[in-house]
Amino acid sequence: MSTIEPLPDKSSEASPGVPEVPADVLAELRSTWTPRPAPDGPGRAARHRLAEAARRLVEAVKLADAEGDADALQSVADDVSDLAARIAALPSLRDREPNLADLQLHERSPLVGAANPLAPPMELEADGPVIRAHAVFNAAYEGPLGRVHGGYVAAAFDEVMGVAQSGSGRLGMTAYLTVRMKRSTPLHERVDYEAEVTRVEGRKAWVTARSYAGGVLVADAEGLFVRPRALVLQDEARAAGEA
Ligand SMILES: CCCCC/C=C\C/C=C\C/C=C\C/C=C\CCCC(=O)SCCNC(=O)CCNC(=O)[C@H](O)C(C)(C)COP(=O)(O)OP(=O)(O)OC[C@H]1O[C@@H](n2cnc3c(N)ncnc32)[C@H](O)[C@@H]1OP(=O)(O)O
Repeated sequence: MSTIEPLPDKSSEASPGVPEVPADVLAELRSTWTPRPAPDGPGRAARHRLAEAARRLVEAVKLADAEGDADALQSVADDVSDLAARIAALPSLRDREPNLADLQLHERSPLVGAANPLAPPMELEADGPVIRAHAVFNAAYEGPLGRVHGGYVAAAFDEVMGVAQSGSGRLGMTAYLTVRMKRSTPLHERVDYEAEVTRVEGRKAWVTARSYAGGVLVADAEGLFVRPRALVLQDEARAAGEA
C-alpha cells in the first residue's frame, strides 16, 4: 500500500504524542467492536438476514427503471408497503430496554451494523494500534455516477476513526473531521481503511485515517475526538471512589 504525508497538525502546541494505553483498558474498549461476534441466538441471526434482504431491496429500488412497467412498480410498491407494516407490527426495540447486544456498534450502527440495512456493512479489525476496516458500497450509495457519495465517504471515515480513538484509552465524540478526497471512491469493489490515534492531550484525541481501492489511496482524513466534559467529571468521580 502507498504511504502519504500526514495531514497538517492544526495545533501550534508541542505534541505530547500518544500515551501508552494499558493493554487491559485497550482490550476492553476494543472488544466492543472487534471481532464481530456470532449472533447470540436465532432471533438475532434472523434479524441480520432481514437486514441483508432489506439492503438488497434498497439497492433494487434504487435501480428500478421508471421507463419500465409502471403497473409492476405500483404493485411492488403496495407489496413493500405491506411488508413494512408487517415488520412494524412485530415486537419492536421501542417496546423494551435494549440489552448489550442490541447496543453494540456492530449490531446497530449505520456503517458497521449487521442489523441496520443502511450499513454496507463495514467490517472492522483491530491490528495493534491500528483499526482496519473494509466495505463494499452498492448502488444505493452512489453520488457521482459509479462512485460513492462524498457524505458516505466521510461517514465511513467517522466510523473507523471513532473506533480507532479507543487507542487513546478513552472515548470521545467527533469534534471535527476533515476528509481529503483525492480520487473517487468506487462502488461495488472493496474499499480498505486504516486509522490510528496520532496524538492525545487531556480529553482530546487526534486521529488520522486513509482509504484505498485496489491498493491505491483514494482519501485520507484527520479528526479530533473530544471526551465530553460531563463524562470526564464522571470518570473523575469514579476514580476518586476507587481510590
Ligand atoms: C458519548 C461520548 C463518548 C462515547 C463516544 C461515542 C460513542 C461511543 C459508543 C460507541 C461508539 C464507538 C465508536 C464510535 C464510532 C463512531 C463514532 C462516531 C462518533 C460520532 O459521530 S459522535 C456524533 C457527532 N459529534 C457530535 O455530535 C459532537 C457534538 N459536540 C459536542 O457534543 C461537544 O461540542 C464536544 C463533546 C465535542 C465538546 O464539548 P465539551 O463541552 O465537552 O467541551 P468543550 O467545548 O469545552 O471543548 C473541549 C476542548 O476541545 C476543543 N474543541 C471542541 N470542539 C472543537 C472543534 N470542533 N475543533 C477544535 N477544537 C475543539 C475546545 O476548544 C476545548 O479545547 P481547550 O480545552 O484546549 O480549550
